[in-house]
Amino acid sequence: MLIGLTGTPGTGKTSVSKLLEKRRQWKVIYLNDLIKEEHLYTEVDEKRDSVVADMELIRSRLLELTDEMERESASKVVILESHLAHYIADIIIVLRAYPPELIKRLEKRGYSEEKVNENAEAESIDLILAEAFEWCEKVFEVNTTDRTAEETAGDVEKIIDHLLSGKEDELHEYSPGSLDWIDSVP
Ligand SMILES: Nc1ncnc2c1ncn2[C@@H]1O[C@H](COP(=O)(O)OP(=O)(O)O)[C@@H](O)[C@H]1O
Repeated sequence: MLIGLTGTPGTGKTSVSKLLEKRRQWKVIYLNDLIKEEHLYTEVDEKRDSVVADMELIRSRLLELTDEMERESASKVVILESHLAHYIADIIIVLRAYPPELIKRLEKRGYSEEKVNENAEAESIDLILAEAFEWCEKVFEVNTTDRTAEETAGDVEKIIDHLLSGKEDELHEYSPGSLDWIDSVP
């Protein structure tokens, strides 16, 4: 089962994925790293210090990779970790963080003021959640605000375990759309 873990940078996708790899030996594809390692991009955007992902190339590469990993993985769970994951996976978990808290996390990471504000603004207007609704069949939302990475990993683990055991209808607490942070960024 391929499950996407998406969210604005700084919401905790990497931290949670690493914890779940350790805790449950679930396979994780760190898509942003894969894109750079295997040149799955069309051009480099020097100004924004990023690359322009080639989604067609990524989709075909992931088909091979996820088949391989699902065969190898006893649990059959493969987590696709990236802020692009919702363009690929049909089942998506969107991590959220209250923008003022997200700003603190991104400042700690050394992001420029422009990049911090850009991401905080995207988070305040639910940008990734809206894209997830457009692209994905099943969308779950996890609020990471005022929680530890361990607690958030527990939330993600609970969602995946419920999906594996067919108890998706018991996941009301992760139904998307309850957060309204539109006024949280000046
Ligand atoms: N509830 C939480 N869930 C996940 N990360 C959290 C949480 N609270 C604080 N953090 C911190 O926020 C940062 C998230 O960074 P990272 O995992 O790289 O996010 P992303 O991969 O989404 O960019 C980490 O330093 C992590 O320790």
